[in-house]
Amino acid sequence: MFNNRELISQVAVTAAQMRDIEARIFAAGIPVAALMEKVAGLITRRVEEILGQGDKVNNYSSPSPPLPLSPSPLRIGILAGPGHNGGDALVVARELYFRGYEVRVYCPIPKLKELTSQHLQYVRSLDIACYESIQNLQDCDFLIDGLFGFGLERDITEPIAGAIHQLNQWNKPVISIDVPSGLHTDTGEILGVGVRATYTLCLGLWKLGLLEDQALEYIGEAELIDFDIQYADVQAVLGEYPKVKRITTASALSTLPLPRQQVTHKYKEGNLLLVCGSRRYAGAAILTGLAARSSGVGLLSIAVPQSLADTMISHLPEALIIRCPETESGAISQLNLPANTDLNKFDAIACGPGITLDADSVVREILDSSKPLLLDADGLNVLASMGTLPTLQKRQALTILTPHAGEFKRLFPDIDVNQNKILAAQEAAKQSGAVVLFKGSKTAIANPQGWVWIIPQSTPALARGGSGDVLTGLLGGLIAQAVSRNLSVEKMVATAAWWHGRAGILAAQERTQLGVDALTLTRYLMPALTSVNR
Ligand SMILES: NC(=O)C1=CN([C@@H]2O[C@H](COP(=O)(O)OP(=O)(O)OC[C@H]3O[C@@H](n4cnc5c(N)ncnc54)[C@H](O)[C@@H]3O)[C@@H](O)[C@H]2O)[C@@H](O)CC1
Ligand SMILES: [K+]
Repeated sequence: MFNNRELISQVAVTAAQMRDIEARIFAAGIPVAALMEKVAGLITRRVEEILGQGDKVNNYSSPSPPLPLSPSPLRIGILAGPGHNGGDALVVARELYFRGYEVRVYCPIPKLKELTSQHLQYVRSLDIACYESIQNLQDCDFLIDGLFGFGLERDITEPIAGAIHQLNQWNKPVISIDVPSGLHTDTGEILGVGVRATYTLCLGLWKLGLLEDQALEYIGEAELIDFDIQYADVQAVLGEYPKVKRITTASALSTLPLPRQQVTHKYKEGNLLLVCGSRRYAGAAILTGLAARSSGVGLLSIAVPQSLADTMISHLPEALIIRCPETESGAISQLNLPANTDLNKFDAIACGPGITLDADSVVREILDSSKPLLLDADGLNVLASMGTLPTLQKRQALTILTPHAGEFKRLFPDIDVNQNKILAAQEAAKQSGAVVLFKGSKTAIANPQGWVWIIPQSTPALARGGSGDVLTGLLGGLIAQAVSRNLSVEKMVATAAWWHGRAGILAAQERTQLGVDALTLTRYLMPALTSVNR
């Protein structure tokens, strides 16, 4: 269904996997030096494009330092380390020099790999200035970081650590080759100190560390430089179906919008029960309902405390609003399903936004159902108080959990969430048998079989009250449709998370990051799909 280049952009690898893939390519016959020339040529081309768009970059809304608008030739500082990341950087130095830029090289380590050493020798022969002190690059307009790539093995020490500190303080635009130097390729952890890049040009295949939240403040704008690795080589190392996948626009749009048969009826298009809201959090129920509506679900029932029912009808006239008895605090005290309806009539249930902890008896009742169940917010907190693992072990049907970091810690106190989010989500899914959507800047979705989907793009605009309610409604609606059509639920969870993120990005582009309140977000769900280039 996807072409090879698209498949390449969907995978993410560790340093060891990248090494194994490269080893296959080299063993097949391409000389190491030839590949370095090719890769560095592609980097040079992209660097020139970036340098040429100073105005555009200066208008970019990220906190990255602006590109200088000084008259050409720009003065470019190249940081070259001892390995092939340094080799790439030195080839780029040479090419930029030939294109008329003023180039200076910082090469602090005397012992270089053979190929890197040869490139340094040639760069020196061209009279390009090479220095052992980073200070000599201070008045450069732009810096290219080729100190370390996926070969970084241990903490960076002096004198390079001090040089990176200096570089970060200059607050100049920096392009990192492959990964920002100092960033652990697999985990995104910083080994001692890390270059804070404006751009990261990741080479060949996405590295897992770039997809971790903790890497975000170092990588700037990250993009893939595709140098034609063959997908068969990736499969030879990662397996036929790689376990960690990035959700790209193409992969999301292969599912969305869900196609409908010409001859169908509402019962075939997903039957969702939402359980949400309380007198204190009426808005959560409205937002969840509006987002579920946007999913295109065939039938939508929403159980709310009776005092909210009329408000809900005014916002969602098409939904069946179920008036439930409520506690003194205004939480749902028990489900009051219509006659002839029980929980097992629904394709999926989504429960949690705004219910408060006082609705715990309802959460317990829903957990007993034999239908796919999504829990969010206080639904998760009730589950945590019951004991996540023993409670979920009793469920026959699929459970989907959508915690943020705080909820995750309560649900899975034995799993360390601070280091590696992808592994944490994988472990939580394995232990609990649930699909776990771990929210964050880079949301990760894991299933119990060890598959992980990562949403690579997001926006801080979504860090706002109510945005999680929107996700729950959208997810609930899509899961109900996936169940009614026998589609993969976990893939649909990942697709929903991509859709939610895309709506946030589009809304932020049109309204700034401050303009993405949760109600606005629900209104961008449809445009998020119709605006993408197919
Ligand atoms: N071989 C090729 O032609 C290709 C190479 N590529 C580049 O090669 C890079 C990987 O090259 P390498 O395997 O040489 O690794 P690196 O260039 O990342 O660095 C490894 C070198 O740094 C040293 N080192 C590791 N940690 C250190 C520390 N904390 N302090 C001081 N020295 C340290 C190692 O002993 C080794 O000499 C990629 O990131 C990429 O930039 C890619 O462009 C793909 C093609
Ligand atoms: K680098």
